[in-house]
Parts: sequence; C-alpha cells; structure tokens
Amino acid sequence: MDTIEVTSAIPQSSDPVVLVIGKWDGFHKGHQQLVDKAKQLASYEERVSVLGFAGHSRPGCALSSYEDRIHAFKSAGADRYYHMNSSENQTIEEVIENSIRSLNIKRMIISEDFHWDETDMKHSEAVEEAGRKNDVPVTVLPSATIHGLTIQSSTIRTLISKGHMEAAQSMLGRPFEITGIVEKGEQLGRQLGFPTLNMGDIQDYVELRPGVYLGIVDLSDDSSYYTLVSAGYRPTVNGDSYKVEAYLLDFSGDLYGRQVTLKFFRHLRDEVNFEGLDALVEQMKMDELEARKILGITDTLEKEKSNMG
Ligand SMILES: Cc1cc2nc3c(=O)[nH]c(=O)nc-3n(C[C@H](O)[C@H](O)[C@H](O)COP(=O)(O)O)c2cc1C
Ligand SMILES: Nc1ncnc2c1ncn2[C@@H]1O[C@H](COP(=O)(O)OP(=O)(O)O)[C@@H](O)[C@H]1O
Repeated sequence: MDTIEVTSAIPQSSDPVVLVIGKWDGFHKGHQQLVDKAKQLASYEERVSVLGFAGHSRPGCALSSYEDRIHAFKSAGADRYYHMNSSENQTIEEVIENSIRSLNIKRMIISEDFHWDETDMKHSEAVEEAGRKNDVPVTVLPSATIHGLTIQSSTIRTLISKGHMEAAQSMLGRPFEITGIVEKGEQLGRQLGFPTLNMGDIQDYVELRPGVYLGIVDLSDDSSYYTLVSAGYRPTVNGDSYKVEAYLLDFSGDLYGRQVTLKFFRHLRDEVNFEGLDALVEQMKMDELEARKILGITDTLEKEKSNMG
C-alpha cells in the first residue's frame, strides 16, 4: 500500500480510484465496512484509495496513532492512503472539489454519520452534493451498530476512559491497543518483585480509566505475553503524571528501548492509594492470582517444569 502525505494539494493522478473518505480514528468496525464496500464496488482496474485527515482529534485523545492507521488500512486491503496534513481550515466541500480535480475518482464512499467538524451537520450530504455536481456517484453507508448503538470513535473513546474494555473491543472488532517504546522509570518495580515496563511515546492515545487491566503484550520479536497493566497516576508512590506500565507474567529479560504493543482485555479494578508499599505488593499478588485464574494459567509453569524434570 502507498501512503501519500498531502501538505497542500493532492498530487494529480489518472489512476481510476474508488475513494473512501473518513476520519478513521481507531479503525473500528464501521471503518472496516467502508473499506470492504469499496473493495466490493471497485472494478478490476480501479484502486481503493483512502482519504484521511490529520489534526481532527484533540491531542491525547486518539484511539490510534498515524502508524496504527497505516497498518489498519494495509490489513484491510486498501491500495493507497492520502493523509491530508493541513485541512483544518478548509470546508469539506473544498476538500472534495480539490480531490475530484486531482484524482480520477470513479466513486466516493462515506458513512452517513461522517462529521467534518464539531457541528451536528450531516457532512455526508455535502459529499453527495459535490458528487452530483461533478457526476461522481457517491455511496453513503448507514452507520454500523451494535446492540442498537452507533459505532463511533467518540463512543469508543468514552468507553475506554470509563474502563469498559469489552464494549470497546466489540466496537473496534479487536482489543484496544497502544504501541510505544519501553522507557526507564524509577526502577522500583523490580524491588517490589513486580518489574513493570513503562510505555513511552504514548501521549497521543486516549487515557484509560485509572486502574489495573488484564491484557497481552506483543514484543517486537513476535512473541507475546499475558500481562497485568497499571494505567494511572500511582498515588501510592506519589506519582505525578499518567503512566501505563505492564508486568508481564512468566517473563524475564531486558526490554528497554524495544517497541511493544499492549492490548487491553479487561479492567480488573480501580487504582488505589495504599498506605504503604507492603499493602500495594499484597494487592499486586492478589491481582496476579486473579489474572492467572481468568487466563487458566494458574499451574501451567509448574506442569511444564515437572514435565521437563
Ligand atoms: C498489577 C499492578 C497493580 C498496581 N496497582 C497500583 C495501585 O493500585 N495504586 C498505585 O498507586 N500504583 C499501582 N501500581 C503501580 C506501582 O505503583 C508501580 O508499578 C511501582 O511504583 C513501580 O514503578 P516503576 O515501574 O516506575 O519502578 C500497580 C502496578 C501493577 C503492576
Ligand atoms: N516480567 C517483566 N515485566 C516487565 N518488565 C520486565 C519483566 N522482567 C524484566 N523486565 C525488565 O525490567 C524493566 C522494568 O523494571 P522496573 O524495576 O519496573 O524498572 P522501570 O521503573 O525502569 O520500568 C522492564 O523495562 C524490562 O526491561
């Protein structure tokens, strides 16, 4: 898949394309349906191109990074991604007119609940109108729903900020995940018997409800480990900022500087301000027991050891 960074005008291209338009934060099930529809409607010679925009979600509130998006489009089978870097001061009408001038668009696809800005306007109608004026057919897909609820990035952000990870997962079609680089912390974790990798470079992602989560960590060498995650402010150790840390079960090794992806399955409990480190450690041990019970790995290691012996 090609990625084209658009700083001013979209570069001219005569390739026939089906253009899918969206904001794409999180690439949830509704987004997947849009790209699937484009693939279904594109004829053999037409390419599926995705148009997306930077700067439309508030910093620190995103479900996905730029790299996550590219990865999602690639997996979904898109041929090209146009990433518009400076569209904030344009109207959706201008964006569409410019795209039609630069590209050989055979069809446009958009969700009925596409919102260009914070207003309640149905901007899919503006895209339909631009299509009519320029003889480009427009397919407007009804919003995807679950349990009667519209699947929207803003709803998923709210679910995550309240710790409803299973509901978020049902809308995303996969667990919520963040990718970052392991950075150094105060190195207290190992003294407590619970080393925790600290996720760096995650400032763009939405903050989770402060608490302890069950998840999985994918390491950059393709191995994965179940993990307990602490996301929050660590009041017990007078933490001063939001941090995401992961204690990998049954793992030892040096992960500093490595890129890792953390997938969140379930919120286990809220963050507590313990009176001291002993109480924190006691609770961490209980968290680990609970995690092992949920995962069914209470005695896996013991069994493996006895098999080897
Ligand atoms: C399973 C688990 C549960 C945790 N629960 C809490 C908590 O309830 N309250 C809190 O202040 N910190 C909690 N933490 C964060 C610890 O305070 C933090 O991991 C510890 O200070 C070590 O930090 P370091 O990795 O920077 O050395 C938890 C961490 C883990 C791994
Ligand atoms: N089971 C494990 N889970 C997480 N990190 C581990 C584990 N075993 C070893 N480590 C290593 O230890 C580091 C975390 O130890 P910790 O004492 O909490 O230091 P820091 O405060 O710098 O994160 C991780 O970054 C990783 O390199």
